Amino acid sequence: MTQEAFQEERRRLEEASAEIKRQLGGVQERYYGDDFLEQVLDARRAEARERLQLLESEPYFGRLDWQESGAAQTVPLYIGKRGLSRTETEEPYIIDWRAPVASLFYTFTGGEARVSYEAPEGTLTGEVHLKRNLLVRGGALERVVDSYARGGDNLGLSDEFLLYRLGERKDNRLRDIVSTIQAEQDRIIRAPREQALLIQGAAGSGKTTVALHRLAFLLYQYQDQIRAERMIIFAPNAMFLDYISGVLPELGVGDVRQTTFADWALERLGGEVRLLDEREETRRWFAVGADIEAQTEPPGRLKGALAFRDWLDETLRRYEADFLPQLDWEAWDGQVLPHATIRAWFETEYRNYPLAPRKERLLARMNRWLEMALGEIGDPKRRKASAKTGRQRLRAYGKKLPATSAPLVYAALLGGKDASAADAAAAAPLPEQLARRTASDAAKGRAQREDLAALLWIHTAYHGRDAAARFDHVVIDEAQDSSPFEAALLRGCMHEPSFTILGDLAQGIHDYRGIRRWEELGAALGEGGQGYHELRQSYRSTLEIIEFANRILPFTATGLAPAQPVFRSGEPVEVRPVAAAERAAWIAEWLLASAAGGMRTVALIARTAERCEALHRELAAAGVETRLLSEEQSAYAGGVSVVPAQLAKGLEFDAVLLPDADAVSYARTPRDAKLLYVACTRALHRLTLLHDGPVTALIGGTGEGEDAFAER
Ligand SMILES: Nc1ncnc2c1ncn2[C@@H]1O[C@H](COP(=O)(O)OP(=O)(O)OP(=O)(O)O)[C@@H](O)[C@H]1O
Repeated sequence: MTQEAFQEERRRLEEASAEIKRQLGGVQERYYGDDFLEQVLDARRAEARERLQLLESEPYFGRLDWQESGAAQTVPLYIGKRGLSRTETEEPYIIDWRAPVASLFYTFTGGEARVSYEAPEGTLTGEVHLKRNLLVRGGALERVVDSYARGGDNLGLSDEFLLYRLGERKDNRLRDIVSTIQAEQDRIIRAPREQALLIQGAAGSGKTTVALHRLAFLLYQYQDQIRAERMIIFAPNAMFLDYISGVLPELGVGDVRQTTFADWALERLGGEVRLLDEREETRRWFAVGADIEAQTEPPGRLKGALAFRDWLDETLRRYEADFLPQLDWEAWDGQVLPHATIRAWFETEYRNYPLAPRKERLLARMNRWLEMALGEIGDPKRRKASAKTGRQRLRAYGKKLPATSAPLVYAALLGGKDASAADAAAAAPLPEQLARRTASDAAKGRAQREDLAALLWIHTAYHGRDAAARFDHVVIDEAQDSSPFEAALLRGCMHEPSFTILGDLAQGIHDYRGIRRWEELGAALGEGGQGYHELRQSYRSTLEIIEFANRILPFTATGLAPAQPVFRSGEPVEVRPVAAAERAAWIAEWLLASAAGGMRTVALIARTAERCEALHRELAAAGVETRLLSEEQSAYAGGVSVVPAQLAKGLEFDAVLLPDADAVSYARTPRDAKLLYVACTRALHRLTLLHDGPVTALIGGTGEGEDAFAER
């Protein structure tokens, strides 16, 4: 980078800072009164203040010199996280990264003579003369990197800035990537809204990051059609949610709900259902040597299948058809409301209501009929006696009607005692014992996580949909853990399919309830546009770590292609035999060396929660302080963590050590391969594996490139 270019950018930055300061001065006024119009203006000023303050410390990150076809002039476009226009002329001064023209900054790779982008007025074509990355921090220019200069030597320049960003040490939060979004990521971020986008992405390919940027883009692009409050992100657990929580506010997006499917579903069920403690179950699934591969369709897969939903639909229809007792209702002797009338009210008049309000309306109507009949009795004594009997009998009639609360209906469908319900239960696509256990839990208002889709399906069918279950756009992250039934349920929460669904089958460690092929989710989303993308480039880890993890991939039996590293070379992966007795001392030293090497976030990732607890104790006894992460954790604080592989999924750390990479802890099975793959791909810069006894066969790879790691 020439000194001249740096000086030029410094001058431009001074000018930009002055402009921002000037505009900030104009929005300082605050209003605390009751006038509505003034309040609206005050809110606008607050919004502008927030935007300008952000721009003050980092006004832009890129410059693109653009000459539109037919135009005499080349215009330097400065691209930032927020847009800014000059107050007087309203001409754009800083371009929002989501604006159509900014897409050139991400898609232009240097080779093309003429390029084009889609603007609201149509396709615009032209030439790029310069593409420049600028790093401004705290208002000061730190770095200027040209990734393309027309007529210059552009070999290898495009990655320099990306590599610089990737090489930085991380703290405990996921960050935005607006300055280095890659072309394949940009295509997903800017893909049209009305479709279900399914994205299979290698570990570290930026899936979570891309999904969050896509939300910010959609809100900008379709601001008149969609609202942040009607967008939702589903992610696997509270700690992960905490980890990603900073990105959207950084991108200027508030009010998008980020939650787990379980929390959202339980809230919709309004306290009717309590979740059974899953810890025991989880421990069983992840126990060393657990033979889940043999069990082809575990309960979670059966209850998450579309076949189960279809059976529920069929059975719900029957439940509803048999809802009314086949009897006339006699309020008191001789005062009969014929069954045909009751039926007509229920099936014709109130037909447009879901079952629960329909039941309420029917009983209210019968009550009105009763009051009218009472009004016709002249003798007060007889009227009083009839009223008593009639009201009692109406209460009894109401009690005879079947339940409409989701868990009770679920229990009745799965464990029905009368003949037709028993037939239906027998036809359920669940083994009898499982159906009976589920029914008995549901009758007590208890459920497993895998029952939530069915419960919410019933709840929606019989109670209708509340406003918090209507969406303009849904993101499902780590979607390999979701079931087709869950996806179908969410599809029902919007008019047009508008999904961003991301995951990695190679990390499908919950495949006892999640999907095993993307087609399973595709089928659940039904008609309407669908797009499928694969992201293979991986940005998180060094070349050495990615190549090492790629050796595990074939053992996951997913048939996925290896991840492609960005050429960011670091230290070799270390695989080392260490006897149990020496482990704590060895790890203590490794931790010191990692801290000295500038690793800010460090994780010791063990196979199971029990192993983590034991390691945590072992290290504490040796005077080494670590933070034990468990299922209950809702915040990820950084520092040195001890974490089971299944909880580390989605997170990343500067340095990772696996204390138990032996052949027993990770056997040669797809499930163990997925766990090991998840654990290894969490590391950005340093990966170390310890084993006591023979090392796991899963890192043997395919026989090629055996020396890709250093066995010491
Ligand atoms: N274009 C990019 N520029 C800079 N950093 C990037 C880019 N894309 C991804 N990253 C970084 O790569 C890391 C991985 O991103 P992210 O966690 O979104 O990936 P993922 O595909 O969801 O990973 P996993 O499936 O392993 O959880 C993050 O540190 C992210 O900031």
